[in-house]
Amino acid sequence: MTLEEARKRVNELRDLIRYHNYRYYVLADPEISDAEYDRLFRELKELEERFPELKSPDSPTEQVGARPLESTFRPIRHPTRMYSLDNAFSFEELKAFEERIGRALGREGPFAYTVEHKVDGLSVNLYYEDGVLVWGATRGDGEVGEEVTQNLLTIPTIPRRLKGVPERLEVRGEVYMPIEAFLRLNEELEEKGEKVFKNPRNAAAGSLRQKDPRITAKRGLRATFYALGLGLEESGLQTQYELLLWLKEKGFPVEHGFTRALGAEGVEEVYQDWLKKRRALPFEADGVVAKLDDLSLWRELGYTARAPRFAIAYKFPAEEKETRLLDVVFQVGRTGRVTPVGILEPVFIEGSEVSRVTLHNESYIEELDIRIGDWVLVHKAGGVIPEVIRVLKERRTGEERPIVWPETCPECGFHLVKEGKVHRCPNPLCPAKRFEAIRHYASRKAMDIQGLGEKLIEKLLEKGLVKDVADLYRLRKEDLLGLERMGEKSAENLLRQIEASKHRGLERLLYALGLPGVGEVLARNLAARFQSMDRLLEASLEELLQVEGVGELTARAILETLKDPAFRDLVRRLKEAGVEMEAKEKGGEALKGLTFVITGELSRPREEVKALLRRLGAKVTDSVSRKTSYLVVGENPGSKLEKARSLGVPTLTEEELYRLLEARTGKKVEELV
Ligand SMILES: NC(=O)c1ccc[n+]([C@@H]2O[C@H](COP(=O)([O-])OP(=O)(O)OC[C@H]3O[C@@H](n4cnc5c(N)ncnc54)[C@H](O)[C@@H]3O)[C@@H](O)[C@H]2O)c1
Ligand SMILES: [Zn+2]
Repeated sequence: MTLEEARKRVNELRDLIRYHNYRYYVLADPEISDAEYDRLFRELKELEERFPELKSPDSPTEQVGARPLESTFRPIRHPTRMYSLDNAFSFEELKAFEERIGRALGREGPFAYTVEHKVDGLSVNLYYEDGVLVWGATRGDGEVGEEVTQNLLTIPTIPRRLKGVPERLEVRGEVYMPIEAFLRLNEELEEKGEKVFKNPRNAAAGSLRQKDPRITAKRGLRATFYALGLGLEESGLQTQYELLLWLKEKGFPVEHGFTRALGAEGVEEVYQDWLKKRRALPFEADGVVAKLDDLSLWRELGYTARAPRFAIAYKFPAEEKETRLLDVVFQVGRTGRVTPVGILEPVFIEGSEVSRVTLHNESYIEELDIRIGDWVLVHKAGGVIPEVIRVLKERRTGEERPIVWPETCPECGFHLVKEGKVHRCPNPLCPAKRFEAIRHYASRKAMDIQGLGEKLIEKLLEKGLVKDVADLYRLRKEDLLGLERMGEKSAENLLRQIEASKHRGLERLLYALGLPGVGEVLARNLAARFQSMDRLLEASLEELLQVEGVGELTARAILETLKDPAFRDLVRRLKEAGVEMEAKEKGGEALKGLTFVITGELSRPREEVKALLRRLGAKVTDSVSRKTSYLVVGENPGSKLEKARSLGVPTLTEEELYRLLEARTGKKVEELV
């Protein structure tokens, strides 16, 4: 490549990257995948290395994010600069990073690191003066961000006041949307026929940058913190590991997981381990971040224009494959909503075959402009959910066919109704609704009726043996033996499973019944708040809105279902069949509003007591402050006791604590744990 050719490509790349930065950072609506973006970025970086004369301070490789748009929010200058991170995509690159450090420090590795999850959200900066939160802002271009204090304050775990911290303090972290909240939000948007978010990061960015904080509040955002700006020197902290513990102690949520590792090899081990466990995380992580543990080395190494030299983001693989959309089938869900599902020519992505992909709703199809026969680029969002990134329009032949919505329900033939962009089967007895309802009810996280698979459900419906989930409890062995391939043993097994499902508790039942918008977490919150089905059936809109995670839309939809005579009848029949309608986790929110700290040894494991207090709605923290309601004092208490005394925080012995619990819940501690 000649210099001239390189110059041309460099300019092209810079233009492209600036455009995608704008879509991503400013509009929170990217057109290409992160992996594609990373490839462009990398190509540019490599060209600039090869042709240093093309380097320029206004290249995206020398910049952080993008300068925010004027007029939406108040611009705010960060007292100290915020940075991005350099990436590594392989163990080799990780080793190269460690060698670079070694050279810069004139010292041999291996070095000690703190390794953290790289949470895929957006970074924010909180500014405190004399321990009082003054403002919070997005990173923006690292120098100037957007002030989003009111929106940040809708995240309940962000502390407003701090004790014992440097006079001027910047605390940095990530605002993110948990995967469950993300799926729920998209489901709501799908239901309304609106545009869905492509991934949790964009959903988080879109939600934090709402003009109306009340909307932000309903989106279930969370935050986790990992760095200090101003105040780092004064804090006297020596290592990143200590820093994270310090943040925790000061009351900041540190939810992203962290551990220590030695050398690139050690980091690699953590990386491989976390990669395996990635799916179990409640948030989307796009890699791990390794930071030199020793903060004094940070000062020696410093920063490039874009990123610190002492840290690296080691990204998880993000495979993308090209394949074809062979067909679109239409599925009717439990609510009667028709969802288009793309049938793909099967491809192997990150360890499993992908052959189906949701196309959400009409808005989504219009926006993607996807047609049957199209070549598409597919990946797994967060390593889990198959998703079309883009249609490869340049490969169209003219043979592609537009997707046509059916006029009638593919399951029952009823004429579909269209509400805005949503197609719905209005037939209350539509078998799809029944099939889906039973399948969901029996699924593992719901009532966990093993052996009641899809085939069997179909047969039971076909033979008219069940019409809804309550009928499951009326099945007799004779009924089952009449079905093909059902032996004595499996029939008995199934009946035993069905019997066992009666005792899963209200939490699982609420999830199993598929109340609108109610996933596992909401089901648990509802059960904790109302304790019994009877109480829930009487709930008012206001009461529902008080439940954590319930927004206006969900509350109204739940209420409508609760009042629905068909739903009430179903509940009545389940109850008659002996299905438990009480919460397993007893006590509800008996301790809501109280904050506990524990010191010394208790007769029960401390973790058990903490978990119990939390379940009852209390907060349990590690350090005593004026906000502490009670310090629980066990054997051999530590310095927290003196602190409590000096602040006038009341103390409880273990016994007194249990008496308080009994008074508030009407139950003895043995019944509660
Ligand atoms: N698809 C697109 O069009 C598009 C456009 C622009 C950027 N992007 C994506 O964004 C990336 C660049 O964005 P970026 O500059 O915001 O940086 P980044 O996401 O690559 O990494 C830096 C950021 O990681 C975050 N982070 C999460 N956990 C952290 C932890 N434990 N410690 C420290 N930091 C942590 C911080 O917010 C930090 O600013 C690209 O690599 C690409 O993946 C995509
Ligand atoms: Zn139908």
